[in-house]
Amino acid sequence: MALNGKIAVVTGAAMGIGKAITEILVQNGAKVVLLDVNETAGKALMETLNKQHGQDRTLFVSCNVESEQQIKAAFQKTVETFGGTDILCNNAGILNENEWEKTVSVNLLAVIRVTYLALEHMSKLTGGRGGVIVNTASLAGIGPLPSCPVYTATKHGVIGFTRALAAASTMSGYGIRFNAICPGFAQTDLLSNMNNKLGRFSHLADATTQMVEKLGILNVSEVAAPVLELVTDESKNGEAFMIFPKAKQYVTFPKVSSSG
Ligand SMILES: NC(=O)C1=CN([C@@H]2O[C@H](COP(=O)(O)OP(=O)(O)OC[C@H]3O[C@@H](n4cnc5c(N)ncnc54)[C@H](O)[C@@H]3O)[C@@H](O)[C@H]2O)C=CC1
Ligand SMILES: CCCCCC(=O)/C=C/C=C\C/C=C\C/C=C\CCCC(=O)O
Repeated sequence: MALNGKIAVVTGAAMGIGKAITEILVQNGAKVVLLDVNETAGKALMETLNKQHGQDRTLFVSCNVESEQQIKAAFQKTVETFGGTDILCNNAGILNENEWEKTVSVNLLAVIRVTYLALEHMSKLTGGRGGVIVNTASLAGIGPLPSCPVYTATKHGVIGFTRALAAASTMSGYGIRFNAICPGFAQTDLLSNMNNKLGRFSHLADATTQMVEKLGILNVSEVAAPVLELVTDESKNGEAFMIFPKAKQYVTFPKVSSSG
C-alpha cells in the first residue's frame, strides 16, 4: 500500500474530519498517532482501528495543541513508539466568535506551534527523513464567511503560512512538502449549535444557513480523500485544495513573486 512504513501524526484526530483523515491514512498502510483533547473518543477510535488493522497501527496521545509542552511530549512518544514522523496533519480547529482569542489560538497559533516542533523531527536539516504536512484550512481561507470574521482570518492565515513554508522548505532543503485543504461545509460537530458560536454576528445565522444550503454539505470521507492525494502526490507543494460536494479544485493564486 502507498503509505506502508510511513508514520503520521494527526491533530484533532478523535472526531469529525480528523477521524476520517486518520482512517484513510491507516487504510492506506500508515501507522497513525492520534492527538486530541477528547480522550474518550480518541481511545475508542484507537481501539477500533487497532482491532481492524493490527495492534501496533495507531496510538492515542492526549494532547492540547495549545500546549507546547504537550506537543513536545507527543512527538517524543511518537519517536519512542514508531521511530519518527513522516506525515503531519494539522487538523484541530474550533468555531467560536465569542471567545475569538481562543479561535486564533487553536486554529492558527497552534498550527504554527505544532509545525515548528514537527520540523525538529521531520526536517532533513535536523536529521529527519523529510515528509509532508497537510493543514486543514477551509473555503473560508479563500473567501469570506461574513458570520465568522475571526474564523475566516485564521483560515486565511493557515493558507498563507502553508504557502510560505512550502517555498521556504524548497529554498532551505527541509525535504518537506506543505499543502492545505479548503473544505466547504462538512457534517461534523463544528456546525452544531451554530447560532451560539457566532457571537456578535449571530444575526447572520440565517444567511449562513442559506450559504450551507447553496453550497451543500460534505461528508467527512469526501474531505479525507483529497488529504490522501496531497500526501501521496509528490508533485504537490504549496497547494490550497478546495473541496466542494461533487467537485474539487486547486486554487490558482496570482503570481506576485518569484518564490511562490
Ligand atoms: N466542519 C466543517 O464544516 C469544516 C471544518 N473545517 C476545519 O476542519 C477541522 C476539523 O473540524 P471538524 O472535524 O469539523 O470539527 P470537530 O469539532 O468535529 O472535530 C474537531 C476535533 O478537534 C479536537 N480539538 C479541538 N480543540 C483541540 C485542541 N486544542 N487540541 C487538540 N484537539 C482539539 C476536538 O476534540 C475534535 O476531536 C477544523 O480545523 C475546522 O476548522 C474546515 C472546513 C469546513
Ligand atoms: C458556520 C461556520 C462553518 C465553518 C466551517 C467552514 O470552514 C466552512 C466553510 C464553508 C464555506 C466558506 C465560506 C466562504 C467561501 C467563500 C468563497 C469560496 C470561494 C470558492 C470559489 O469558488 O472561488
